[in-house]
Amino acid sequence: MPPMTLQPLPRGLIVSCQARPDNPLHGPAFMVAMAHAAQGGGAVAIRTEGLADVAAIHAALSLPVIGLIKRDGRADGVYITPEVVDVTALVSAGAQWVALDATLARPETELRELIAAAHAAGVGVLADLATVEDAVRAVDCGVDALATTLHGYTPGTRAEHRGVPNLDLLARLVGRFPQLPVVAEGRFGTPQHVAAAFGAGAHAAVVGTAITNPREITRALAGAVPDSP
Ligand SMILES: CC(=O)N[C@H](C=O)[C@@H](O)[C@H](O)[C@H](O)COP(=O)(O)O
Repeated sequence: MPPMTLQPLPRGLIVSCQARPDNPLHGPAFMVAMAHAAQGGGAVAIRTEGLADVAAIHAALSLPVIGLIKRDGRADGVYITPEVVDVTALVSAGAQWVALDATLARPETELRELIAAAHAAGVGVLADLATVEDAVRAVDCGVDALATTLHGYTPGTRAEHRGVPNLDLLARLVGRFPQLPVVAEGRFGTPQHVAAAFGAGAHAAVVGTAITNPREITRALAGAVPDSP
């Protein structure tokens, strides 16, 4: 069972401030600035990746931080907060919640260990999911909130990636698990998307690329420029 001291997951817009090493905005200085901008715009929490960015944003802002660590290279394809040591390190860095891959790709015993480690450290687990079946097991294992993050990014759902939010999955999670906060995440990029998420019963919506990734925003806009005749 989660401890009584678990921080509630804030209700509202959560901004994902993440930049991989190949991104010109990689590093805590840029991510703290992004987080400040997000706070100024009304974000209720920040989702961020890596110990340096978690620690810097936690130190600079009053908003709660949902932390994760991305590490590639596992045979099962699990890359969002793969190991128990990642959970404990994120908590030490200041994360109030940890986000982790809770899809069926991850072995159940491992998922249970990660959840136990988070709860022992007093933080909640946001389960990044791709399907309702993922969620059924994740809830049975004791996660504290559900997110649609990984729909379109797993082998079983990659073919369903449409470049738009999956409101159907969101609504099905809300209907099936009324006892848990359900977070809309993944390709929510306009006010209309966010309104639709809350219309479908979301507790919170996480927006990343559309706010904090100028290279991708530029790519999309540049792609709309017609070729010269
Ligand atoms: C699939 C995956 O690895 N998602 C990551 C999860 O932390 C991030 O790269 C996304 O930016 C985040 O989920 C927000 O989504 P979007 O950037 O579409 O608003």
